[in-house]
Amino acid sequence: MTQQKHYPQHLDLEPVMHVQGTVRLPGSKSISNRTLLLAALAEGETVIHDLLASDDTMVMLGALRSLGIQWDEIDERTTRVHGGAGVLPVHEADLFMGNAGTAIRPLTAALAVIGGDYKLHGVSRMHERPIGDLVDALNEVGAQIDYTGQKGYPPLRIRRGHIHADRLSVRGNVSSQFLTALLMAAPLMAKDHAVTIEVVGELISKPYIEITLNLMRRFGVTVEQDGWQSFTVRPGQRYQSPGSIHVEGDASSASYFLAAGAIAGGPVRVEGVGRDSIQGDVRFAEALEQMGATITRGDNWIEATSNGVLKAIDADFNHIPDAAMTIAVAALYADGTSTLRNIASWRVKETDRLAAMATELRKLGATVEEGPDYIRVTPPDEIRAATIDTYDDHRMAMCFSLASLDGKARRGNAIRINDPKCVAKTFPEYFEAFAGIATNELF
Ligand SMILES: O=C(O)C1=C[C@@H](OP(=O)(O)O)[C@@H](O)[C@H](O)C1
Ligand SMILES: C=C(OP(=O)(O)O)C(=O)O
Repeated sequence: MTQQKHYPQHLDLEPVMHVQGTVRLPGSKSISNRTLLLAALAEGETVIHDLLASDDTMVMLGALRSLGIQWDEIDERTTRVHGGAGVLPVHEADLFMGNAGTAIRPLTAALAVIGGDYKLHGVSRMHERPIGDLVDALNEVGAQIDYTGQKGYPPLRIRRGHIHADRLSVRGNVSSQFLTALLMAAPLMAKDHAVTIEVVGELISKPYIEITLNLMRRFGVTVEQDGWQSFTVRPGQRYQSPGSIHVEGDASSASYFLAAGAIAGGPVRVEGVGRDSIQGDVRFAEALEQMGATITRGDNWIEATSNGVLKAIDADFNHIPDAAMTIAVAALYADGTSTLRNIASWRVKETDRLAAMATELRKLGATVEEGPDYIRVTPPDEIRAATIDTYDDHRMAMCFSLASLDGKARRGNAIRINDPKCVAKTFPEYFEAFAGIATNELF
């Protein structure tokens, strides 16, 4: 599926004076992994068009195969999943989850509810990413999930429990993926009674819940929603294959190209997401508009053009935590200090993104204030040559490529991106696509 790419240990990006062009986006990670799991749980065969081919989808596909779910590639852009109708043929498995939150969290809930003997583990960072709120919610209704390492974190051992759930409650302030996981597993618990999931306290990253509800609906299950507090699945609903389903382009991946267009000329157009998108991260384009860029949108594309220097921004980015990283780097090109607020979840993602972002922006000459849940960036007069560490975080590698733009870095001052292969988590071809919009040679 993903071809093994041979990346160098680092990439040197020479200053790029102008960007222009069109980028066809890879499939959305969030939609791909939800679709794969729903297709596996559904009755019937699902043909998936434009599934993302990356590390995160490989771990989901690998896990499904280990669980006895059959899938095959019809061609390079088409994958067919033979649904198990709520049954997983293999009852004992050891599953490697890499660093994919969209794989381990939904699978934990589904496996705990279906029952069996499963081990779930990942890369070392995965073992530092919290999962306790989800495990607590499931164990409270009779699941049997144990920690085999540190309490509250993977690795996990899931054994067959005795689940009886008409009400579950889950905290939503660390990750929305816990609620997503319970929602997707809820129809498996709602065989002869309704299941209500209550969110305790604040819920972050809300637009991702909308993606979950939208895809569940396409697989035949409707969820009754009472604001963001409570979600009910009525009994007797089963996942049914929609036949075929198309995966939109990834709106978070779109952010790098749109920001490039907003910083360094443009127009840069991304194809695969537009007005009709179900992904919250399309709202990244609104933040660029606030910063003064011109944005135009079609049903399935978005385009960004620069209007000179960007305006500084001060905004709440809780609804688009992933794309917000791109704003932090775009802030290098703004006319003053920008503040990104309400992004505490950055600390528990691929790395501590608040700390990593502050450290790397400072290397470029920016003045940065790192708060518990915010970051404040004052741009330098001139971007310094620097070697950027990426912390095995695809988004650190992708968003720091923008520091090579617009001649704000002196000619000859290369931006070195260490360990560029980490982009394979969601966008293995990222640097080729970035080179494709640069009007001078990149590397
Ligand atoms: O559900 C999803 O597809 C995602 C939810 C978000 O995580 P949090 O809910 O942990 O913020 C986001 O950062 C992640 O990349 C994908
Ligand atoms: C937070 C991210 O990933 P995950 O799905 O592993 O949570 C991300 O892609 O930025």
